[in-house]
Amino acid sequence: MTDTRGTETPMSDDTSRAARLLSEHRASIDRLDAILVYTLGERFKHTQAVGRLKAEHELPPSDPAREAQQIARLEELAKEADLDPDFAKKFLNFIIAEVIQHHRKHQETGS
Ligand SMILES: O=C(O)C(=O)C[C@]1(C(=O)O)C=C[C@@H](O)C=C1
Repeated sequence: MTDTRGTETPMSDDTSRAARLLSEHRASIDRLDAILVYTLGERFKHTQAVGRLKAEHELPPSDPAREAQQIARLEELAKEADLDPDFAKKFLNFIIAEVIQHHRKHQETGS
């Protein structure tokens, strides 16, 4: 293992156990990050289709009533999943804001 100055130091059993645990957690984090990215990619495919539909039918880019339902549902899911509901709300709002920008572009370009 390397210390804070990057010097190689011999590992105690405790340190090598910690290093193994750290690398196992990081492997899980990498797998979960990949799931998040692929899941977001799938979500954006659907929202791009929704954006085209909305542009074709001259529907408004945002639907605040639908968003309120989504936020309420996600807050409940977050509680069940031991995730901070405020964080879940901020995360969904962040994604939806991006989707609304995409919808606006569909309407500007008419496609
Ligand atoms: O469901 C819609 O109408 C969408 O445009 C999708 C979506 C979303 O990303 O979930 C985005 C904008 C709306 O305000 C509500 C929801």
